[in-house]
Amino acid sequence: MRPSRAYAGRGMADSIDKLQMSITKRYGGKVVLDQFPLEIVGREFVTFLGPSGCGKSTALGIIAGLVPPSDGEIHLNGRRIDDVAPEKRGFGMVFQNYALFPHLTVFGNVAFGLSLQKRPSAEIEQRVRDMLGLVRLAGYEDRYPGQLSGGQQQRVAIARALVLHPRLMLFDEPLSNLDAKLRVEMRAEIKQLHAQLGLTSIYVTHDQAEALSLSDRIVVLREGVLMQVGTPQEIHDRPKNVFVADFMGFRNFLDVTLGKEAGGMIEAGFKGQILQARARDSFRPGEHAVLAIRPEDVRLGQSGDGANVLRGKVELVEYLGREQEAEIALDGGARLWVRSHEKIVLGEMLDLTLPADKFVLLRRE
Ligand SMILES: Nc1ncnc2c1ncn2[C@@H]1O[C@H](COP(=O)(O)OP(=O)(O)OP(=O)(O)O)[C@@H](O)[C@H]1O
Repeated sequence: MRPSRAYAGRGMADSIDKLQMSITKRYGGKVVLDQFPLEIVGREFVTFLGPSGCGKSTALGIIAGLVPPSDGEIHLNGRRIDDVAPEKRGFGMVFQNYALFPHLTVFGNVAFGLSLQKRPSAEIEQRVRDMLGLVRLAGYEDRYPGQLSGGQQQRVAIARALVLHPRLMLFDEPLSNLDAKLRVEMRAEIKQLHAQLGLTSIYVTHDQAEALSLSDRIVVLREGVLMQVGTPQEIHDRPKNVFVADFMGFRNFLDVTLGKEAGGMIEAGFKGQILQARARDSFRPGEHAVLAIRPEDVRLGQSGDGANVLRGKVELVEYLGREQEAEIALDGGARLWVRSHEKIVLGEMLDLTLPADKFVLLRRE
């Protein structure tokens, strides 16, 4: 891909080769990041994903140099940087609340860092205008932040960071204050800028759809502990534990006792029935485990050879537009969520098929 004009003369962004770290953060006696390990290579888009309070903003703040780590080190291209001042790290940062200077125009906000660097005014003029063109704000130079929508303010904040050719871009929930439609549009713009400018980006979010759509790799955190690192597809299809599965939209968790294994399949006893699931290494017969399955993977009716069929009564129907999601009270007492394009009627009895290859076999926690 050709470098954008906004980066003309410098080629692509001064991207990093590798960022490595292992950091611990304590507030008082409380550990909020526990030896959080991470390795990022140049041009990667990595997302920190997790619920509120899991430590993702703290991790980003430590990388930025805004929060001192309690223990551990950060290395950039083999050089230690956790003792380097934030402004000397050459990172760009975009925050949830935009953090623009209200008394400066759009031009003034984007030009601010270049002015501090005492770049020649003709260069500043050119770089700011090119960058505003890139974030689709050409013509807004003389407006003040208070005269812009939230989405436009966030574009200014992104331009302000990018104009300095950051080695690493850090995004802290940048779309959280925007409405749903704008979030989807802006996440596409961020992804495009990342690719177009050859950036290396770390992005913090609690929104799994955002993480899936943006990332090369997703880092899932829970209470300061790393739960799983993987590509969006790995995290979505093969969560490693109940926490990640739950966070990624698996809504059904069946407590089972594993039985015998044959031909790559393992038997799973559930409420007096035997289900079949794809076997996984390190699970043994007799072990208590969890079978997770997404509502959209549960099928209405009996299909195939009649295996893995559960029966129950529709207790609740949620209308989702094209589909419905229904909660089914199973004969054995458990509950199951199913999502379907077909009409589901409250109170009716249904057979549900749980395809063996859609189960994810997990340890009970
Ligand atoms: N300055 C501070 N002093 C004490 N505790 C703090 C401080 N900053 C953060 N914490 C605690 O550290 C933990 C992690 O906070 P952090 O803001 O990193 O989480 P987060 O995952 O980014 O959450 P959110 O999405 O709500 O911002 C939380 O329990 C929080 O209360």
